[in-house]
Amino acid sequence: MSQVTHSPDIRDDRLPVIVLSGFLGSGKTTQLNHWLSQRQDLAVVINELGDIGIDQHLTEAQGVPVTLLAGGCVCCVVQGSLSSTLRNLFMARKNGEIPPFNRLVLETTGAAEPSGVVAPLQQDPWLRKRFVCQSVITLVDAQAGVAALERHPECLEQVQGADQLLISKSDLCTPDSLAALKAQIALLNPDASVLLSPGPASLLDQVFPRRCRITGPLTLSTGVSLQPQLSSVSVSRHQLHSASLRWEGRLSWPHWQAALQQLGNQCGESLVRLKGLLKVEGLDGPLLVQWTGQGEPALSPMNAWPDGDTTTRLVVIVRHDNPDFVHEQVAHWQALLQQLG
Ligand SMILES: Nc1nc2c(ncn2[C@@H]2O[C@H](COP(=O)(O)OP(=O)(O)OP(=O)(O)O)[C@@H](O)[C@H]2O)c(=O)[nH]1
Repeated sequence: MSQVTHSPDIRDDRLPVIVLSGFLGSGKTTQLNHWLSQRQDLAVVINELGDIGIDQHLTEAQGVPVTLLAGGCVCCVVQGSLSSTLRNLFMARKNGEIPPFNRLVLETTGAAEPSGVVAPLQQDPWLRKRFVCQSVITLVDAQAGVAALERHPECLEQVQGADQLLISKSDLCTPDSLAALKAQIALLNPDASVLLSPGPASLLDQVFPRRCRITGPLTLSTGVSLQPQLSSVSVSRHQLHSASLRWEGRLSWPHWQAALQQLGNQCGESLVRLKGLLKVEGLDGPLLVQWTGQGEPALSPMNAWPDGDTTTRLVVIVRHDNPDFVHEQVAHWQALLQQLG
């Protein structure tokens, strides 16, 4: 168990930042919504890998400021944008333009390396005086299980970089595979405590001691050898690629199902995440599609288009050594949609 102290021990008036980490589709937005249903004192910054933001429409924030940072990871590509976003939020709060939040939750992309997210808070002198990273809370997908730790170096970085681990989707796995996952993450990060998601809102108040975390070579208990963390960072930066699609047409629900199946077949094993809002014949609102590369895509109708924009939009993320692969697949797929529509 980690040593835990509570917020009264903070001896300064800096705004605490809670970094909400976890691989693509691991349940970060689901966890965030759980907190938002109980807490009004938050501001939320959502970072998305794709250049079309979907998560801000799925965030059930009422009266809570939500800022989207799309188009890349705050741990590398849009690090500068995080700094300016935090400055803007700080000034808007100070000037009374937004509610006086006293916690900021930063939902990272599923590819982000936690220490790369925390770095700007520590390195930028202006931010360092006003914000402090209070905790890194990482979701671990039990359905994806130990296999995801073997396949995605980002998962390892996120587990290692956590103060608190939350296991999601335990309802979708067997007791044995849950036990194997718990044993594995305990080896990877023995200091972090582990809970099942949704984690309680009291986690937002917990302060964890800053620890120096391992960066050396790792071996999973399954026998799979892993590269040192720095190598895995560079691998991850070059092998997860996203492509976005906007499309004005409308299809029937069965046509969408067939089209999504086709996209899944095209991307094959490389598909890691797909999410979007689809325009469907006979529906007033969009059809929300969520796919984490396992099982069938989850389709759920929404009552209304969240922002009045009724264009179909979709983000596809793959792991592939060819950065053009995902763009080629999405372009090919868009041509198919034109034929169907
Ligand atoms: N059965 C089950 N489904 C879950 C659970 N947590 C999340 N999901 C589903 O998993 C899918 C992805 O969840 P999100 O909360 O969007 O995951 P995310 O980490 O925010 O996804 P990205 O932002 O794309 O990385 C959605 O369809 C959720 O409904 C869980 O504990 N159990």
